[in-house]
Amino acid sequence: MKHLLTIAGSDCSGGAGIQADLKTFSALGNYGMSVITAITAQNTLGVDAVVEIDKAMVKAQIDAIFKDITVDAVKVGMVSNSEIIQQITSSLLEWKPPVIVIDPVMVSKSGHHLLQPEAKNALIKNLLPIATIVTPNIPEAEVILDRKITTIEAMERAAMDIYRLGPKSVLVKGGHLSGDAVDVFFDGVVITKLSSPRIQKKNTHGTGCTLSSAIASYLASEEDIILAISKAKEYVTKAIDCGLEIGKGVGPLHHFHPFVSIQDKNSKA
Ligand SMILES: Nc1ncnc2c1ncn2[C@@H]1O[C@H](COP(=O)(O)OP(=O)(O)OP(=O)(O)O)[C@@H](O)[C@H]1O
Ligand SMILES: Cc1ncc(CO)c(N)n1
Repeated sequence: MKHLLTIAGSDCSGGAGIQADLKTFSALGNYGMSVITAITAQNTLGVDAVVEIDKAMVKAQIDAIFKDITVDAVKVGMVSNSEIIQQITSSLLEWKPPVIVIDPVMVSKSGHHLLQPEAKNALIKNLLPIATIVTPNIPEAEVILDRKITTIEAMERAAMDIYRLGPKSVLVKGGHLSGDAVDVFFDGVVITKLSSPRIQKKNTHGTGCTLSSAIASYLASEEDIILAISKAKEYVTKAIDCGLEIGKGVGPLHHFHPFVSIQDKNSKA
């Protein structure tokens, strides 16, 4: 069992953020821990309110964990503002976890800002260079590079250009295009495309959080990064396929234990 830490925002409705991350860690057989950067009041319809946590409290949470417990991998999600970004960066540089997955969360599916627009440069300058892998979706890659991305070829160019900003590797996620769900990975040498059939289901709240947490989980024990991403994509695909009809809007994914078959889960849902 590996020890996984998520540094992210809380989603009280349980579909995204810290809650999705902890569910993913557990489903994949790991011990999950959390550092909360912001509390959001949100549900399947959208985000109603956000309160950011003071950077001193973010530091205190990180220190409390690292001075006591071994951390095998960290996933960073919603970071809200540049003070929190600077704190997370200096804390992770101090404690040096072996794996850092950065999910550069910017805007919720419903269109609410989860990163203050003026914090974009702090994210690029501070957090991207310490990432083992950074996992932008297409709108996030567009903001980072300040240009439109509408094709898989453009995703490939984006992965290469984001790599130049300092992370060890980049996964540009294709959930926002149409056709098969194709993600593009670049490790500084080779482009690898990971494709899965697009599942025509509406309950996809938390896909990005789930994928990055699953990547962190697999990277904690798997050295082959492409294998880790492939397994994580397989996990998120199954979790979308089992998405739950909870709430009045875009429902959450279902985090199943890998030893329980999807059919069993569907019959229980
Ligand atoms: N309908 C779908 N069917 C299959 N795979 C999907 C679908 N939608 C997204 N994915 C996959 O889910 C993963 C997350 O990608 P996505 O682009 O949705 O992330 P995201 O936009 O960051 O998520 P979020 O909206 O939760 O922030 C990727 O591997 C993507 O290919
Ligand atoms: C707290 C939180 N993190 C990430 C997302 C993903 O968009 C969300 N909706 N809420």
